[in-house]
Amino acid sequence: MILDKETARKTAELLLQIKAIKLDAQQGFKWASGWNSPIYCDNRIILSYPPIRNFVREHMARQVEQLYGKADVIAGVATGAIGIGMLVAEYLSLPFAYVRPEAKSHGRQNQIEGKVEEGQTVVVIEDLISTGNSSLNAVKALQDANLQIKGMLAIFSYGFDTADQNFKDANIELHTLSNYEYLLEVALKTNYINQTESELLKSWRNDPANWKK
Ligand SMILES: O=P(O)(O)OC[C@H]1O[C@H](OP(=O)(O)OP(=O)(O)O)[C@H](O)[C@@H]1O
Ligand SMILES: O=C(O)c1cc(=O)[nH]c(=O)[nH]1
Repeated sequence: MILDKETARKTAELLLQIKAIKLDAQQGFKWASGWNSPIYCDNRIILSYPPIRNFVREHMARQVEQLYGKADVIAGVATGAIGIGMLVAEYLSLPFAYVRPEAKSHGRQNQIEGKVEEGQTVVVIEDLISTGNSSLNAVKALQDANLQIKGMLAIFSYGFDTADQNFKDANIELHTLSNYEYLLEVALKTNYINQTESELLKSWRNDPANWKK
């Protein structure tokens, strides 16, 4: 869900400005889910641009406060949301932890890194939602550690029905700064994409699991 339309438009504009949005309709990109896609949103690039990362940090932190008040801990989903999650935690003067996709096989064999205690409330920060599986895998690890999830905030979501259903089934509230609709709207308006590309990106989204299969 989008909390603020202006932030959604501005975030899309900034992602396009730093060329975090990559298009390749020929070869495509392989996603974490195994799906192929003509588009890739590389939010990791945000960290390399101080003004953009400040915008994202401030708007995410403000939305966390607006939605959930003060949580005990901010947790980032590794690796994409370690940096941005830490910036949000710093802005809010809150403890930070991050969650690996799986427990380490050596060392302390942790999946959750950082200090957390049973019963603490957590807001989870994610960089990007496609199917939602990575995010919800992190949520499960936190819940297994007896932490209470207040909700999740991500920078961007493609807004797939699959993801909506996955979050609903897990009973986890999801908000994002921006999403695919705003991205396409701004990309077309600023000539980042042309009408043909816009049509392709719209039709791809109707059946993303089967593109170039
Ligand atoms: O919603 P999903 O279908 O799970 O896909 C989204 C996930 O994919 C990316 O992570 P990736 O696995 O590429 O690893 P990284 O964060 O370490 O770059 C991204 O950071 C999300 O965590
Ligand atoms: O699903 C993914 O793996 C994925 C998609 C995308 O656009 N960006 C990203 O970082 N991961």
